Amino acid sequence: MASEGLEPTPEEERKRKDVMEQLKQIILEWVRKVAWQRHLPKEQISSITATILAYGSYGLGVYGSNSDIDALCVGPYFATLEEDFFIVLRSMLQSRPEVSDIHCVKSAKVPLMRFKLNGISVDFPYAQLCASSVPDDVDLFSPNLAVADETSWRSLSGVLVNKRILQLVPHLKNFQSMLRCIKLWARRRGVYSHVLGFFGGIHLAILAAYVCQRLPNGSINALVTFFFENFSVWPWPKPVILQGSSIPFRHPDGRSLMPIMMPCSSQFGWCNSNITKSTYRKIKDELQRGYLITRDSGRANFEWSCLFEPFPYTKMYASFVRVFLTAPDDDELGDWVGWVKSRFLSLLLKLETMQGYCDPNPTEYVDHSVSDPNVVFYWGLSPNGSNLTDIISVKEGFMKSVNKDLYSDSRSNRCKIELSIVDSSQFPKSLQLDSGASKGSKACWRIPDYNQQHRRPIIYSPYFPQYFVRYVPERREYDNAVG
Ligand SMILES: Nc1ncnc2c1ncn2[C@@H]1O[C@H](COP(=O)(O)OP(=O)(O)OP(=O)(O)O)[C@@H](O)[C@H]1O
Ligand SMILES: [Mg+2]
Ligand SMILES: [Mg+2]
Repeated sequence: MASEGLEPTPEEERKRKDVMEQLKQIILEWVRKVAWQRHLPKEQISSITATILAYGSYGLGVYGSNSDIDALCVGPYFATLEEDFFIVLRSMLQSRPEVSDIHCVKSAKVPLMRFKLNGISVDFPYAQLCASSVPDDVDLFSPNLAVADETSWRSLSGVLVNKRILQLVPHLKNFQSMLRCIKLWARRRGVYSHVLGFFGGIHLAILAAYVCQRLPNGSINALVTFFFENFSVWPWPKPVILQGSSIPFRHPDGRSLMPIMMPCSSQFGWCNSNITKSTYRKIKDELQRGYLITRDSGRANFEWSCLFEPFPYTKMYASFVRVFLTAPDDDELGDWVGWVKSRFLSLLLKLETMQGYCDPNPTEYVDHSVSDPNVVFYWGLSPNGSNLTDIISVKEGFMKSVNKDLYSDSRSNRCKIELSIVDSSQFPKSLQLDSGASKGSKACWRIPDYNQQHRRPIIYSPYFPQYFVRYVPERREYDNAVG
């Protein structure tokens, strides 16, 4: 775990604590300013507080050195989301030199601000309580908790679910270490990405907590081994439910291929998931592979490293869908990639219908032979699928869906998307190697760092790039040929 950099250094920990502390000061200043603007009595204003609560991987204590911070801002009845949070607080943040790259994501189910504070990426949603002040030790599980609206409930759910998971696991340190390992496995094997139909952090956290409950005294090795033993034969769609969860009124919707239950009140029910037929198959295959490897984990000379070997995409697939995105600067590229990714599921479903199978590699690559800031995706296609002509029609449909709701016309002029098919038989033979094998060649492809949140899988960088390096010119010609 140490050699993979899975645990943050004391310096990184301190940096994050400082960020939380600074944020706390900013929102105290903010809530008092809003109280003043609302003409609340002067003698009350100085005692009014709002608070921030960590959730996500930071709240669970499983963040890595490049992880973002997920922090919920909880404010009183007079501080609104639309005006006070997205306008007043945003402009306060904007005026501070330590804050950069602020984006407001207003239309999401959980609306939030995303920014960097001292270089660390922060996801910052808001929940409004029907209270005149919100103390740091606010009891979110209190039956008397009055929440302003449905959006605030949704925003609170991340914190509630996290707190409940932490209450339900028998041995916190083991749970954290084991979850770090499982997340590394999922990233390396290409099954960690909620938007692309794989697991998200919350799904893996609940699966890990389930295993910890079954083996309360298990070592980390035993827990990881049991994870694969258990979930490789799990009779999906039987739902995964933690012991001690409050059972929801609703059953899983029947469409969910791998239902995982939130361990909280029935209100939150089931973990959202985008798992499709293809991603279901890939996840099952990877769990099975994990089981076959780890069943020998008791042997003296057992090597854990093979569990975490990167998925060998070029060995596995005959051709790839290549999605190439460019923008004039890094900031706009971050937004552009986020926008296109929010449309990816429809592309995946179409490809799946036509090809039978598609494996959307979540890793984002950068083509350094292109001068504009860019991100490239390569999705594996099944060799038995339909021919390429059919896929070109998919391209047209996807372009329409990307351009349709584009919220700014000028953006479609500045930001570009290319979709093409790359046939792996056209890769130079010498480069058709297992992803870890060709060490030392010059890496022209690497993971982008336009947004710290996407920087996490930097661990992939030594592995994937090489066989695309010298392929660039051939691929261009090929792209032109297939349009
Ligand atoms: N599909 C989902 N359903 C329910 N809650 C979700 C979902 N996706 C995210 N969340 C909430 O948002 C939190 C933060 O999500 P995020 O994607 O940042 O994952 P994370 O657990 O922090 O892992 P990472 O280390 O990758 O950031 C989750 O812990 C969860 O509470
Ligand atoms: Mg996170
Ligand atoms: Mg986040």
